[in-house]
Amino acid sequence: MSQDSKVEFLRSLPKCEHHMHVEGALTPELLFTLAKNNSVALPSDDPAFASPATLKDRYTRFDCLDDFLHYYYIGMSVLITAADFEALAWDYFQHAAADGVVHAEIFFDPQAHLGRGVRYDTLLAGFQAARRRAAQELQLTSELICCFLRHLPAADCLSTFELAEVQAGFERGDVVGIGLDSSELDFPPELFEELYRRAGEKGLKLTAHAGEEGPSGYIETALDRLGVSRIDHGIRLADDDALLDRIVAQETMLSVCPWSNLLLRCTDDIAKLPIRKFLDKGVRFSINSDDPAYFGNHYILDNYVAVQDAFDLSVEEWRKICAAGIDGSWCSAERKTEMFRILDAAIAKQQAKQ
Ligand SMILES: Nc1ncnc2[nH]cnc12
Ligand SMILES: [Zn+2]
Repeated sequence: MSQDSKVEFLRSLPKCEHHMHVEGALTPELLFTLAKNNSVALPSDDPAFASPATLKDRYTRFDCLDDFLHYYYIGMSVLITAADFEALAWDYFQHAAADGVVHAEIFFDPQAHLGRGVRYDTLLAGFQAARRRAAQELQLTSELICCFLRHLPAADCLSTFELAEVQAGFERGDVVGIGLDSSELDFPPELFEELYRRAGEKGLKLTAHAGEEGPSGYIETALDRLGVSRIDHGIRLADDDALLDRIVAQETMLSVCPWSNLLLRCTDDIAKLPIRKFLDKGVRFSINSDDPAYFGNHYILDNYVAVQDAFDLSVEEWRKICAAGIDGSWCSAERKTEMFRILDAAIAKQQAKQ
């Protein structure tokens, strides 16, 4: 297959994105524009903030998750109004639609905004406007996943959960589930048991980052103590065959992010990620962009292409990956049926060419 026809085939696949932090879609250009519009001062003691170009250059040299998170939290400090959040999400949805995304479940980090005086209902209003527009103009359906920052005390996460409930009740259905992100290593899942119990009681879906930099044991405790039905990243699952068998039996889906893993030094080569092992053993996973504006502007299609370049997958294997993504999505059965129809048409078209 030529490079062009490979990209064309991968673009044609109906993709579900399950792991994309909307604040991670903030490009250096939009960051500088919003900083100016909102009179937000950027750090003057860090030469990376001299211009969008110097910032972009700094983003190529992250040495670990925490190094990235430092820039990620400074970056999002320019987001103030509902229109800012709408512009951010709309920018992502346009990229996603161009890459063949048909359904996106996007993370947002309320604690990082509330601490700066931005109200929860302000950011939600911006996201909802962008979601409506994406559904109407791009035929792209979406859900929101409210993420909690694990480097903050569990009590702060609980009070944020309660505040979100007051400002925009979960029963309204604006938010489909909760997640857990930020620094992983010193913050094991069990610290957040109470938060997950409360969210589960409200009928919210549950997921958590686990096994990105942290050990496979964090994946196990996210399952056992938090009751998650999905694992974000989860690449360290490859270190524990018994746990891997359990994940296969339970049909837990992982949301894998190849370019993120490479640029945050969780692997030194995308070809060393356990994609082949996961496929051969029957682990369900989707392929995602994580924080595309921070990771070389690699949106979801770039991640699909990187996996194809590294593992030379067959058309049938791509069908399996996309089908797992559709099955694992938190959307209606009707929407899944529509997405399977698009998938089958894309696969049949590719098979007819071969
Ligand atoms: N890859 C990642 N891991 C943990 N927290 C994050 N927040 C944004 N991206 C993240
Ligand atoms: Zn993430």
